[in-house]
Amino acid sequence: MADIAETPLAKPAGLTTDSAKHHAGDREGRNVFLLACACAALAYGIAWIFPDYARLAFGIGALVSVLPFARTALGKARRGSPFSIETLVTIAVIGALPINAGAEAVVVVALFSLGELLEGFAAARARSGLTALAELLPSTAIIERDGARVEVPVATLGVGMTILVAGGDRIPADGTIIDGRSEMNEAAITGESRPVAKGIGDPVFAGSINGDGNLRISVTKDATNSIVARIGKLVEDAQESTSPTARFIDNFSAYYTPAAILIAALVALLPPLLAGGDWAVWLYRALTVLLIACPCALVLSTPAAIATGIATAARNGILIKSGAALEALAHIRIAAFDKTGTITMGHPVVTDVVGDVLSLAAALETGLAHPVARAIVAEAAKRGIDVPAASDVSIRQGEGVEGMVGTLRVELLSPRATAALEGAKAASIRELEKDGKTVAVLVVDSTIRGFIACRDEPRDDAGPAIRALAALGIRTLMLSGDNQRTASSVAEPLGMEAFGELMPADKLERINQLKAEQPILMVGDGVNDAPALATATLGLAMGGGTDVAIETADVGLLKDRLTGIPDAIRLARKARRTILVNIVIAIGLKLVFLVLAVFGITNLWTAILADTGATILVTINALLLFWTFQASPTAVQSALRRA
Ligand SMILES: Nc1ncnc2c1ncn2[C@@H]1O[C@H](COP(=O)(O)OP(=O)(O)OP(=O)(O)O)[C@@H](O)[C@H]1O
Ligand SMILES: [Zn+2]
Repeated sequence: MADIAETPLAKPAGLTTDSAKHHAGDREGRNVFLLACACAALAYGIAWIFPDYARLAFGIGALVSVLPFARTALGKARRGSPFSIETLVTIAVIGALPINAGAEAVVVVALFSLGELLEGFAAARARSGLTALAELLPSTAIIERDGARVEVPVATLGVGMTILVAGGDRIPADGTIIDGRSEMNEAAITGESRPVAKGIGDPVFAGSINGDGNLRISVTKDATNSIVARIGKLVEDAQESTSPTARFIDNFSAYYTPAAILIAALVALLPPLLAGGDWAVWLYRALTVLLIACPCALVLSTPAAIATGIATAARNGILIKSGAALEALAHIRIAAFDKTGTITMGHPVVTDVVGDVLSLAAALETGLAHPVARAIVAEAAKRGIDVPAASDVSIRQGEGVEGMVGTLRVELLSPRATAALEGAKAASIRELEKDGKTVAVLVVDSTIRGFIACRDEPRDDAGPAIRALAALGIRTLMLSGDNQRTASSVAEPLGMEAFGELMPADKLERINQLKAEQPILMVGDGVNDAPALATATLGLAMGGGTDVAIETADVGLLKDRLTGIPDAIRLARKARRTILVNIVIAIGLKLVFLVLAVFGITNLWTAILADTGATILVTINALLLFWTFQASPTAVQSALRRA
């Protein structure tokens, strides 16, 4: 760990401090445990050799070993939580002395500190899904200075510096390749281990593994802003965020613990006062009740599952931004998708040109970002057509473009927006649209000159993803600005409903309508559909490790693969089941032992074992999520499986 201390910025800052914190906690927990064991051993030894001093030895042993917990209890009480488990243990140990239960008290403290130690270890495990990610980052980079190669700490790298990465090494910083080509394993960021080919001009990300090529890279982000560092920070914040269930349980514990103390007091007082019970017997039972009453398993039940769920998701390339988003994801009943770039590739290709329209159309579309515009400009270039310059070009939102080419007034519009479109032309356009093509009609000085059709193919993974969502009982639908016929012919073969001809405001209205019925997830590329993502119950941005997937939306997919959506929902549902099971374990075990304690069947040892046991059980149950979750196979994997 020494190298972290020397170059604190070399690794994602949050992760470093977090693991450092846990290590300090581990060490302290271990010391407290060793002290408790030593006290117990000494007390039992003295009691065995000098039976007359047994009571004194156990009493002193118990008091000394409980001291660290008493101190913690005091600290917590000062910070406003007087009913901590440490308080309960301290009261129980002190209370045990007058009733001659010191021998048990020393063992209780030893068991309790062992439990704390194990629990700290398990909790760290649950959170550390991503520390592995931090360890992937090299702490130094090679730069060229005055013609010589110099090794410098990654923290000192700045934007614009040039670094050299040899074949097989890890990339130390986000940047752009300026020389060389190679294959990149980006599993650290996207969870996808299939290598990606990269050449000059392509972006590379810190933490990925360089293939065979030697690369010269221009740094584009300093260490703290690299994608991997920001993912680490987001995941950590998400793990610490509360969810509705966690909040409910916190509120519940605020009443539960004082109530438990009250019950313990009644157990100690009422039977002796009202029924002439033995004071020592009932005080002992009350102390047992007190230990059993500790709510720590319950308090941990939800956060442990959420932290594990979020870490598991991150390992599979799914970035879930908060505990609340994880819980909401489990309740989603409808998934709505944007069409272009989400269900389709986002790169339409011209398929039909009717009439001499390409050069005028390309004139209007030159420089526009709309996928249809790019398709038309690319087609004109491919055919070597001269494209004249256009002036006064303006976009007609959701309809097309218009402008002047020379002295001609030219419009390029969707059929729906085109006036006086009828007869044979209208019929052949309808046919093209039924093939899933988008048609743009060229109008010159109010006369229809002809039209261009282009087609945007569905992504390979759209079919598997939609089928997987249907299998989860989720209604899928596509929202599109395109013609209804075009939208339907893309969506229906995939098994989705299609809503076409939606202007941006219509999309929001439709989402609001659907949201009123059932929780809805909106899936988009995050670029021009941010309002839709924000309007839905939950927004999910595709984006494959880009800033967009990381910054926008409640959930981001780092792997640009639609099957990540059913994976995310499956994981969220599993996490919710884990939470429920944890709550049942935590409350169930306590109830059983509470009854046993009142009837005097358990003792202080089993009480503390039950408490620590429940805490460890909940944590292990949460970790099962991490160990057992399987993301859906990649296209390559399923092809291999079929073969
Ligand atoms: N630059 C353009 N050139 C030609 N047609 C266009 C242009 N811009 C918009 N259109 C037409 O208007 C329709 C709606 O456009 P809009 O941008 O609102 O939706 P979209 O983003 O293409 O569709 P989706 O919602 O499916 O992604 C398009 O389907 C197309 O027919
Ligand atoms: Zn406890």
